Amino acid sequence: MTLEKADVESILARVKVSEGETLGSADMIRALVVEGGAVRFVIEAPTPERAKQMEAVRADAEAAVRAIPGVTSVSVALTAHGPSKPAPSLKMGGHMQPQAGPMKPEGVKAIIAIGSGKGGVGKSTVSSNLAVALARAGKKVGLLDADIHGPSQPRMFGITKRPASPDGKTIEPLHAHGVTLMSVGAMLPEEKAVIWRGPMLMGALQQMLMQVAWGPLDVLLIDLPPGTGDVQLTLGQKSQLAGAIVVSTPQDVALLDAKKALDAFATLKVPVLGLIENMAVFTCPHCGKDSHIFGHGGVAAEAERLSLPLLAQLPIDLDTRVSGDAGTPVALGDGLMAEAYAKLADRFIRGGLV
Ligand SMILES: Nc1ncnc2c1ncn2[C@@H]1O[C@H](COP(=O)(O)OP(=O)(O)OP(=O)(O)O)[C@@H](O)[C@H]1O
Repeated sequence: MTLEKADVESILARVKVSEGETLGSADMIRALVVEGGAVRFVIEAPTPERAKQMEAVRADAEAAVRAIPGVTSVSVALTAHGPSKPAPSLKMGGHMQPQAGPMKPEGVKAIIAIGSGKGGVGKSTVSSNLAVALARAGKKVGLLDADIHGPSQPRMFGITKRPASPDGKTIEPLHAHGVTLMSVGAMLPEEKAVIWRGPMLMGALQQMLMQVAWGPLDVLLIDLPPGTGDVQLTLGQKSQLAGAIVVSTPQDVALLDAKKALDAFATLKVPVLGLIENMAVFTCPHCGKDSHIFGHGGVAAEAERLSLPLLAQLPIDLDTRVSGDAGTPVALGDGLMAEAYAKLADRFIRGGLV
């Protein structure tokens, strides 16, 4: 019998939260994914305080789903959103304000940028999963989605809320899956393309770094736009970056662009901490045969040529794509990809970078 999402939904909806209130009636289930026998979902409490009291509900929900015939694994994340807030009255963009010293938010120990030469190679996917894996390893992690032209982190973290700016000066960041998050995408309607360039963009970036109440962080990851444009230039010149990571697929054209990104970081004197090869191999779920859809070995060879570490080789993985789209990064779970990201996070921690 195939496991149907609707069946799981209706069982979850009946799990009791408090007297007269269920997960269904309180509308707390988010990002439910059913794949074969694997079930993943998020319980979203209305406030962080409420979430702290809901561990028993989380356990009940997990047990209820596990008891459904055909279920082989269950992964539940308990998160909270703050009280709903009005849209920020903050004006975004504009010329940078004079600033003493490089841009580095107070209380943030290190800033690491994640870039790519070409779009669509999985830079945002890697950023979100690395952030989640570092948070799972006990680090205080922030993620700034600086991909102004195609912000995707709100979707990858399942966030639809907008950040608040009660005083019109500081911006309160969002929180999901243990990560403190800020994105220009969260400040604008999703379908609105941002066509900022030059000064507007620099002003917006300065606001994102310096006006967001990031709080104390071990690391702030910055998901850069692809290529080598204004954002890279501003960040490289004006902020204090501990280093950058470059994500590429093994495909020649992506690699060529990755080389340009590496050159740009070298010019800006931003140390490159290593390369990540994404979509390295596809293992057929039916016959187990490996296919190198985007080529083979190119990123490893480039890393060797430049004497840079190859930090990870991540396969093409359906779960990674589906989880990203569902707002629950695959690193939250307990499969092979979650392990791969945990290993990547561990490399950063052992290397003393985070
Ligand atoms: N290892 C992977 N296996 C399968 N799908 C992946 C993998 N990495 C990324 N994807 C998928 O590829 C698509 C592009 O990924 P993503 O948005 O992370 O790329 P990007 O480099 O940040 O793109 P952009 O430049 O547009 O921001 C997404 O649908 C994502 O889910």
